[in-house]
Amino acid sequence: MTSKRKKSDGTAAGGKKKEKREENAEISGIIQDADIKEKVKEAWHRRKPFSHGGLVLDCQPFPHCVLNNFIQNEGFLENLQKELLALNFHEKSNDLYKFKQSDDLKQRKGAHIPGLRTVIFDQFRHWLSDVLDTELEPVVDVSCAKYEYTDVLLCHDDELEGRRVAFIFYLVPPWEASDGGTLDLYSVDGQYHKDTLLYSVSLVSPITGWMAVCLASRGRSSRLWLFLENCQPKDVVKSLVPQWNTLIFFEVSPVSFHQVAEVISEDKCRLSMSGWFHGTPLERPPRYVEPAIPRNPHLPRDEELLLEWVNPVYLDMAYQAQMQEEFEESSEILLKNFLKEDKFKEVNEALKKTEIQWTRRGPPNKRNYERAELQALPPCVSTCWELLSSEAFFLLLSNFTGLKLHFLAPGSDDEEEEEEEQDCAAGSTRSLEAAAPEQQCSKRNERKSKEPSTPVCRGELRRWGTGDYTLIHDTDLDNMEFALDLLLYCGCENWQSDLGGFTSYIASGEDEELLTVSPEDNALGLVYRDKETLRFIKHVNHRSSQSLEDGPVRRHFYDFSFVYYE
Ligand SMILES: O=C(O)CCC(=O)C(=O)O
Ligand SMILES: [Fe+2]
Repeated sequence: MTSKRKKSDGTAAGGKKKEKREENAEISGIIQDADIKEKVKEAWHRRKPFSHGGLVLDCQPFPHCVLNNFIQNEGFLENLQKELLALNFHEKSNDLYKFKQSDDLKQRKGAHIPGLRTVIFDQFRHWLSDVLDTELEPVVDVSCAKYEYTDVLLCHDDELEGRRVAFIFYLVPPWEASDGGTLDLYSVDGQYHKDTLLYSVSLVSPITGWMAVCLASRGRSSRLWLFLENCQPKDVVKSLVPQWNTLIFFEVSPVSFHQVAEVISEDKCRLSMSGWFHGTPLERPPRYVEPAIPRNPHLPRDEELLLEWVNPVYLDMAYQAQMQEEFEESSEILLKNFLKEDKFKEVNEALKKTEIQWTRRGPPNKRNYERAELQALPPCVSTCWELLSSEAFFLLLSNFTGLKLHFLAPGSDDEEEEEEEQDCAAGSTRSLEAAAPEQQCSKRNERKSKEPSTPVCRGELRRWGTGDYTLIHDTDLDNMEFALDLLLYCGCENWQSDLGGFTSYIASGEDEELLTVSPEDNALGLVYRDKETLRFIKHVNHRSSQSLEDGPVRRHFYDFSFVYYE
């Protein structure tokens, strides 16, 4: 400590100028106790619970440990908190999260940040390395996060390049579960069991169940994996309330699914320093790929249905030609007041009826929303569904977009191809594409060379309320091809984008937003996308269920979400 003290002229004892005097943090006595370390180690390897003083180890749903009073000197912590709050924070927002993150803390100077870094990545890392009986590299991987009202980090497993153990150190005011912001741990489908050598998921589902046995050698130990299910997250089975001066750590593994629940408190700030210890990662089973969603050709319904349901403005041929031109330019169009007013009202009312059976769709690392069971829809909702699936509608969409969604639609004759080639030469765009124009043209050529196929669609009627979302994931084959997305919204009175629920289109591998479609009553959105363009629906936050004068309300909006393929 003395060697780090500055002289009164602001020069460090060694004569080197320092910005600020570095202070040492003293780690909890429990971590310094060799006897307890042995007990924790034994419990960890046997996957048994253990607790002593402020240390609680639990292995359900996956191994994690809570260490209260991690730092002994209180004065240090208050100053650390001040130092952290004075950092530059950046608003981070994408499909998975919304929170504020500091600049990188790896090299950060200051009086207290380096002190905590040293404790975590030196003293504590050695302790942890002994407990887990594995080498943890001295790589420093840490940042500071601030979660405030409506901030959230949705379900994920933390698996990334060499991460072995995740840790979070909390500097929060007195916190209750009702403030939100809990660290929630998920169970997985099937039971996960591991002793020193074995991963075993022991439930077999007759449909999705499968088995793989993998013998892998890793250093001294060999591991046997036996997994009979898909290792997908299921339910939150444990919620840890953040507490001042508490460090939580858990093993990063194929089943370490967790989330930071949305912060509900309007005035508290959930401040934390978090990061990872790196080491040889645990082997992971092949990623689970969901079965493809069935697609269907159009239903044999003629234009009677269009005349009955669609705002006549959109049936005017001259107007359709104009729309098509616009669509070919931008690959997207929003058609307001799409349904006839009386039809829209009827559907809007019917959707709020309880007779519709809504089923929640997961898994939570991919999506969380409700979908209507089609068997018991009110008649007008059912007819609206038929409209969007009808032959006449496929042809209408062809007219709106220039896509060949019906055999009567132009698109594959020589003239069209010639035109397309000219377009390619001129570099014009026809789909909402993330790729460069040259690549877009080669993709189009790729499509043209395919056999003519029957246009198909798939659809869902969805209900969106507080806590709902979809996430982008790398096994989402259904969203990685040329397709026309349709969204028709209901029940969105006064819905604003700060509630979430909007559809965001992004270029694969980037956070940059290409387009946002916001819920708006009776608006029909059409977007043509390519395989590099991904979409998600932003987490619907707690603002959507704020109390009104006459009591709390849980608001919902609805959408018919269809995807059409040429
Ligand atoms: O802050 C927490 O409790 C967890 C943070 C987390 O999961 C992460 O940053 O990956
Ligand atoms: Fe995480």
